[in-house]
Amino acid sequence: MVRGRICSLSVRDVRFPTSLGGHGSDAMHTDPDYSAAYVVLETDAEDGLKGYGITFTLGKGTEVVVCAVNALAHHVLNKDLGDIVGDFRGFYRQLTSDGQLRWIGPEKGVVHLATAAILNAVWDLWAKQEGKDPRTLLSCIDFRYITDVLTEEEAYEILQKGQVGKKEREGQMLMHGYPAYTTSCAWLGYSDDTLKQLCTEALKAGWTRPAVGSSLLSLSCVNMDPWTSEGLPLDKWFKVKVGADLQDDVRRCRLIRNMIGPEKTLMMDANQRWDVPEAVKWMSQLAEFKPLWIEEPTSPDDILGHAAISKALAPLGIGVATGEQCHNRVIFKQLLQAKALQFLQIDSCRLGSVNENLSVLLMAKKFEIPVCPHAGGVGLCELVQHLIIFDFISVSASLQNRMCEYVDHLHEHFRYPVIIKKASYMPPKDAGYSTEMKEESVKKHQYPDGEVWKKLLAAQEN
Ligand SMILES: C[C@H](O)[C@@H](O)CC(=O)C(=O)O
Ligand SMILES: [Mg+2]
Repeated sequence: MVRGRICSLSVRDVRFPTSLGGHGSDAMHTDPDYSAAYVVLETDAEDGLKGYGITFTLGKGTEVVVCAVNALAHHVLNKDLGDIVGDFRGFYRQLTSDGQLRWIGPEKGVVHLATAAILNAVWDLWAKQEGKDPRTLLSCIDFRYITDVLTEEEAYEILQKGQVGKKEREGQMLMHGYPAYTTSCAWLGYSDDTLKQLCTEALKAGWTRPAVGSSLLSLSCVNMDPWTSEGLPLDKWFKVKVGADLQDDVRRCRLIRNMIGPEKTLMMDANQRWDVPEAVKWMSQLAEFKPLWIEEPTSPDDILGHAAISKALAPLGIGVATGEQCHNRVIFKQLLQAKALQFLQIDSCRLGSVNENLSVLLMAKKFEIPVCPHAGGVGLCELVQHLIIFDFISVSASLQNRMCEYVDHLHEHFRYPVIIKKASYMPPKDAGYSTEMKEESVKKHQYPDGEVWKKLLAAQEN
């Protein structure tokens, strides 16, 4: 039973000074402070349950997202949760189609990040109250703009097919978890020594995954089982940041490749640094290190550019991955239609929450493109684990060429942090969307008045 009327929405600007250690840095975002606009919804129900939602930001500008959340708040306040989720598609559309606010979107940029934060909080609250069946899930999706590739009936058929073997897959997840890869060793701002040290530690800690070969062609015909009969993963997967300086990239990729060995899987991430011809040329020079994919080689808006890069790099066995800055389901639709990506990276805080991510998971299934979510940021691992485990159990029913990103930062600030075992995400056991932060962490890191920022800002002034 869904209960309660939303009687309060608060939003706070929470920032972690990760730039001080170079954590999270890449060729375009050289000094990110992993941050979040953090929304808390309260209801008048006696259960006292609250909904927590975040959207991820890099520091400056979080105050703008906070403003956008406040601008959208009137759509949520004084609404019955039952009315919201009873017509979730309509409610999603109400937020994304606000007659005035949509002018500063629509369904993209700050206003869409704010939508994600609010809706993530709604999902957290709803998930704590009750379970969902396929028809209910579909009723949350706004199919507007995507019915040319996926209708509600087709989506229903996918979910119905996903019922077959669901129990076994649930068991598999509970036993082994969902395969993960790590980006934490090789942020661009790390020195070679740090990179070596973190890579050594990660190898020791068992960041292991099955060998899948180094070429896309071989990938597409290998039906791999990611674990040995003892339930141990087999291969090692690492992602390295590239794109700022070719000679640096060659040196760093050589270093990592030598450490992980020739058979293991390496991914590269350029974070939109290049023009299309530059991407092809640069990656041709890094091809000797056998990357499985190049991530965000160019502007996230350039669908045909991604298609051209995909075509040019296919003979080198390098795929294209993208999605972490993909505005919405429409761009994903076109990336899929244009064969512009071989690995699709959903992001739980950039798209319009679970509602829009569901539509993208279903489109990816239709196009048979593996989903490998983005999770480099604060709280993204906590959220996206729910989406990708759902994808495996109910949509894709496959682990082939799939893994979910993991970064080893800031989990200690969450009340229900992810649990990683043997390089796999173990299914979350607590009800909700794992979005609640520890109140003491929020207070300390609130910008600019939290203890951490007071000290840092005072030091900057001196
Ligand atoms: C700025 C972020 O850390 C970004 O580099 C994350 C990313 O691209 C990834 O995790 O992938
Ligand atoms: Mg990336």
